[in-house]
This record gives sequence, structure tokens and C-alpha cells, in this order.
Amino acid sequence: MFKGLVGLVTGGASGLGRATAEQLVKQGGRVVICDLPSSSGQEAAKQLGENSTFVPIDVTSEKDVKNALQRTFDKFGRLDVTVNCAGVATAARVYNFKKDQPFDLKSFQKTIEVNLIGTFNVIRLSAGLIGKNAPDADGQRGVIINTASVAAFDGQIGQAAYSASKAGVVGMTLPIARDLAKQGIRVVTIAPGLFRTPMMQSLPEPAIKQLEASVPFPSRLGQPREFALLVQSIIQNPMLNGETIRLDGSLRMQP
Ligand SMILES: NC(=O)C1=CN([C@@H]2O[C@H](COP(=O)(O)OP(=O)(O)OC[C@H]3O[C@@H](n4cnc5c(N)ncnc54)[C@H](O)[C@@H]3O)[C@@H](O)[C@H]2O)C=CC1
Ligand SMILES: C[C@]12CCC(=O)C=C1CC[C@@H]1[C@@H]2[C@@H](O)C[C@@]2(C)[C@H]1CC[C@]2(O)C(=O)C=O
Repeated sequence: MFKGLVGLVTGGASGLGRATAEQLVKQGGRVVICDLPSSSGQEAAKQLGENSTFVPIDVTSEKDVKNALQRTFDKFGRLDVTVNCAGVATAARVYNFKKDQPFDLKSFQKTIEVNLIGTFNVIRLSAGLIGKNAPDADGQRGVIINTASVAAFDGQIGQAAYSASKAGVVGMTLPIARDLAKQGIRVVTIAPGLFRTPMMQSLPEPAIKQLEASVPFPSRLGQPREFALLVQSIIQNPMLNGETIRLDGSLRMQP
């Protein structure tokens, strides 16, 4: 299905990103896994074989992302799809009255830096390489897919930083799609609900059970493969553009 397609997946060493990289390769594509040097990206790429390679990056670094794009071009000769999955989850109330302590500003900045600015950094630099492709019969040169969260819409207590970062990703989706429309590059964002990934696995099982019960149907955590299947559909459907799609089993997070 994706023979000849080249994808770059940030956060590709783990969870939703890793499942996406696996799905792209399973469908015949080639993939560059980008993740922190400390991640298991090398092992993930090895598992996927010759159609995959790992490039260590921090998404907030211009130098790292430029290097990853150069490595993508050198190894595979093009870039068709960028999937932004790299992200961090932080939780703290805006003011802790028990400790008489305000939200740590550095933690707020870090969350915005990785989730929002990092995503933008990868988008702006990827667009240059995708834009070099010859357009297909429909005028399309490629697709950029981002990962927000349902927290962009129904942020819970303690999620001011995380929700702000993800709302930023949702907010920039349409203007960037408009910016890149003339070049035939689509931009679509996925807003997942609750997925069973290492980000969630630190939670004790009773807390996970409680979270699962809050999802109307199916009443469980999503599987990373289900996220990857939506990525696949977005790639395949040229009419999807400038939109954020919730992938959440109709979950609406409570305060
Ligand atoms: N698991 C869930 O329920 C949900 C996850 N999300 C979002 O989905 C995305 C993927 O999350 P998961 O797969 O669950 O988490 P995960 O923790 O399994 O994977 C995130 C990956 O991002 C990488 N990463 C973190 N900071 C980075 C940086 N500065 N540069 C490069 N890579 C970096 C990590 O090393 C890790 O491999 C995140 O953006 C997260 O906010 C959104 C909604 C729900
Ligand atoms: C804060 C949550 C929910 C309550 C709980 O018992 C434990 C949590 C820690 C992991 C959080 C939980 C929830 O807010 C949803 C997110 C933020 C989760 C990590 C990823 C998450 O599923 C997400 O990004 C949702 O949008």
C-alpha cells in the first residue's frame, strides 16, 4: 500500500510513534525513527529492519531536526510524511496551597517547548523537504500529521501546561494547512484520548481501570495500533486537511 513512501516519525521509539513506524513499514513504506538519544530508537529501528533507521534528535533543536532531514534524504532520497508524536506529559496545579507554591515556571516552559515549539520546529523544517517532491496527479506533495490530545479541549485539574501545549497544536493546524496548501502539503492533527503506552503504564492498574471505565465505548484504553490506523487513513485520504480528529471512544474528560 505504501510502497515508495518515506515517513519520519518523532517520538518513534515508543508508544504511539513506535506503532506508527511499525504500521508504515508493514504497509511497504520506509521510515526514519526520530527520538531522544536516550530512547530505545536504535532497537526499534533494528526490529523494523532495513526499511528503517534511527536518528537521535531533540525536537526542540533546529540543528538536530535539520540533521534528521538530511539523513532522511541521504538514506531514502525523499520525505512524504512527517508524523509528530514526541511529547511529554506534566501534571501540577497552578498553585499548590498546601505547600504555598506556585506552578514551577520551568516545567510550564519545558512542556510548551517540547509539545508545541518542538512540533512546530519539525513541521517548519519538514515542509521544506516534502515541498521538493514532484506533485502527484492531485497536486499533493505530502502530509504532516501532529499529535495533540483531548486535553486540548477538556483539560483536567493539573493540566494547564499540557492542555495549553496541545491546544497550541490544535490551533496552529488550520493556519499551517493554509500556509502549505499551495505546495500541496496537507496538515492534520490527531487528538487521542487514553492510550495504553509507556506514558500511561506508570499508572497503577486500579487507576487505569478507573480511566477505562470513563470511556463510553469501547470502555478501555486505546491500543497504539489504533492510532497508527488513523495515521494510515489520513495518509490515504487526500480530502482530509486542516482538521483535528479526536480519537477517544467518545470520552469527555471530567474536571
Ligand atoms: N498515551 C496517551 O494516552 C496519549 C498520548 N498523547 C500524546 O501522544 C504522543 C505520544 O505519546 P505516547 O506514545 O503515549 O508517549 P511515550 O512516552 O510512549 O512516547 C513519547 C516519545 O516522545 C519522546 N520524546 C519526548 N521528548 C522528546 C524530545 N524533546 N525530542 C524527541 N523525542 C522526545 C520520548 O522519548 C518518547 O519516546 C505525545 O505527544 C502525547 O502527549 C495524547 C493523548 C493521549
Ligand atoms: C492525569 C491522568 C488522569 C487521572 C489519573 O488517574 C492519572 C493520570 C496520569 C496520566 C494522564 C491522565 C489523563 O489526564 C490523560 C493523560 C494526560 C494521561 C497521560 C496522557 C493522557 O492520556 C493524555 O494526553 C490525554 O489527553
